[in-house]
Amino acid sequence: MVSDRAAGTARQPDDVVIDVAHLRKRYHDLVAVDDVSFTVAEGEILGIVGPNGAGKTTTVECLAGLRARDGGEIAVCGFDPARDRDELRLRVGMQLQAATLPDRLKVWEAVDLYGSYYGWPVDGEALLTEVGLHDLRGRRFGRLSGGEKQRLSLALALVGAPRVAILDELTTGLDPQARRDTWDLIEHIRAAGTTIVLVTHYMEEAERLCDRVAVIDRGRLVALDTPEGLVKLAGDAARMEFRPTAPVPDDVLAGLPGVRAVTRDRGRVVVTGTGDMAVTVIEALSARHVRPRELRVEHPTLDDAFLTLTGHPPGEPGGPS
Ligand SMILES: Nc1ncnc2c1ncn2[C@@H]1O[C@H](COP(=O)(O)OP(=O)(O)OP(=O)(O)O)[C@@H](O)[C@H]1O
Repeated sequence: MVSDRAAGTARQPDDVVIDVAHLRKRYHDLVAVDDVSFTVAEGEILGIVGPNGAGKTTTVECLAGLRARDGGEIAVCGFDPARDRDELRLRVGMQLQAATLPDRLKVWEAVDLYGSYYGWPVDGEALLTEVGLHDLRGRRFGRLSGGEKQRLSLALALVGAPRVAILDELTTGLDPQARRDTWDLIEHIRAAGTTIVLVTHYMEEAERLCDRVAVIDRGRLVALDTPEGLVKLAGDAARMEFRPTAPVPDDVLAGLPGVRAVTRDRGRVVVTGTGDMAVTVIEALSARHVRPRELRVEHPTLDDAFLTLTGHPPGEPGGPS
């Protein structure tokens, strides 16, 4: 679709809010983003994942008009971020990875100040309640915790009632409960109609929140699919492990549909295979009056897909070549 547009031949469907075609960005000799193309539909949450230094932040900064690109086309709400900065600013809220404000600025003052940049800001008090900062409205920025600063940066991204919110590592450094609270908030923002681009290092977050996930590695888009679609790329092998309550010959299990291999590991039986093989194995054991103790069944996850696609486990550095 994007390449058609780049060639100037096709009309975009009305629900495409972000259209990136062949984006390229260099920092001197380093190609940080190399021929990246994707679209984001109205109301969608698109995740961007990739190893450290892969080009994720550079990509979203180009979308938000914070960085000039060296090549390719970008349209956000029909505007070119490099040319139509004022139009972009009114429609796109960007939460920055390491937002800093003057230490003495109070929470409500920051929201008020940012709101004053827009013609139709949202109600600041309601926004502070939504992000869970209302009780801290009089606290100075310098006295906020890391998580509170993140929530304030989210409020500032949303104060202009943007059509598109770009969130760059919003939940990095938060404790698990604060992260889950932030996920609820992001779902709430999307339910209100905002299109979201979410850069994250957490595969669980991408799996839970995103309609589609773009995997960027060394500046290039290596995959773009639903979380389920990406997981399939990692293969469909499931693995189960258990301690049988009575001996079971390997060939009883090896002959079952979907089972690929049966091995032993310190008294435990390890079965790998596809599809519903776990159910089949449990039924076969039950027919022999054997129970699988300490049963564990594992399916491929987005972490496995990330590893397959980039060669790194999530959270490890990659970077441009
Ligand atoms: N202003 C800059 N000048 C020079 N090089 C830069 C600049 N900003 C980023 N880079 C380099 O460009 C590459 C891509 O950086 P970018 O921040 O876009 O990656 P990222 O995927 O967001 O990484 P991370 O997950 O660590 O935030 C990295 O090698 C980085 O060192």
